[in-house]
Amino acid sequence: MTEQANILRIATRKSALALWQAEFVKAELERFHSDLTVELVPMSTQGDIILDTPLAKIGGKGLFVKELEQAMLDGRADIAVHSMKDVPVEFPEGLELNTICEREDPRDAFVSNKYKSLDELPQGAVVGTSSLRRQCQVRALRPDLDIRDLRGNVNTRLAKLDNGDYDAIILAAAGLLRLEMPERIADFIEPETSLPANGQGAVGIECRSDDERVKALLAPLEHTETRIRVLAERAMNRRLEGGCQVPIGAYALVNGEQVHIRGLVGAVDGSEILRDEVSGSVENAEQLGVQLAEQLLAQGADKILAEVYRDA
Ligand SMILES: NCc1[nH]cc(CCC(=O)O)c1CC(=O)O
Repeated sequence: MTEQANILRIATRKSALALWQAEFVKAELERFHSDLTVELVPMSTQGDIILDTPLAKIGGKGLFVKELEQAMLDGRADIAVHSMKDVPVEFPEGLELNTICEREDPRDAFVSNKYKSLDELPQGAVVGTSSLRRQCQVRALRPDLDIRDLRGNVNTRLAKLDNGDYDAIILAAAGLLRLEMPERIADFIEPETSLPANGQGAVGIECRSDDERVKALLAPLEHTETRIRVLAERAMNRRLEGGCQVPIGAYALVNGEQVHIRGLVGAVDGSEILRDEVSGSVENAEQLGVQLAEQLLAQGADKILAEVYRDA
């Protein structure tokens, strides 16, 4: 074997969470393949650079992944490690989503220095979130709250909370758990209250479609149950033609040979929320996701989403 064959390069964003996830994949790869050297190639993406505009207004899918994908296509890197939540449903020619690793806690987290839960917040309290999905669900539950946009990586968002700009913020629990800040989580928000985004809490690995060497190296990192859940959730999103910045929630659970998927599409102001669910065999996980999307469309999801895109 040549020396080069034993090196694998990971393209990654530079945020603390992205670097944690890349380091995690590096450690896993080196654990399974003792003769392999894994190197990180950190880079900035458009999503990291444009920080002053609400994500929903920048538009364009894959804001956080394009630069990483170009690096793989150019051969500057072999794989990219993503939060599945941020990965667009389609892939560029020559690249594929190869591996889905075991899921961390998929729930949203309530974070506050003053209050213990959403229920405890006083009337008019200021709540920060950048996600339309969280916004619409929190608004539906607590129309009295003052919900404001919150951008930046996990540490930036926490700094804005500590600075007193917000009474509480909502983040993915997975990010706080990975960055070893469990004490920051005042309350886990159950999926009944805030249905998570498709893929939330799962890490995915993208590589070149024709790279058999890399695919063989990645094989032991695959987690079958997480794959079934995340593919079902993504299939629902794909059928709704929703990117990651839409008021759509999708959450699947596997129980033995059965998969159960819950879906939600909401108006940003929380005035209308459509919910539905489907169950069936894990073998049909993706078709079930599509079926769930069609049930939501039949309820009028297309009209709600058309309004979201018009206002963005
Ligand atoms: N949209 C940014 C993003 N992408 C993934 C996570 C958290 C970790 C995960 O879902 O795997 C976050 C932060 C957040 O939503 O609070």
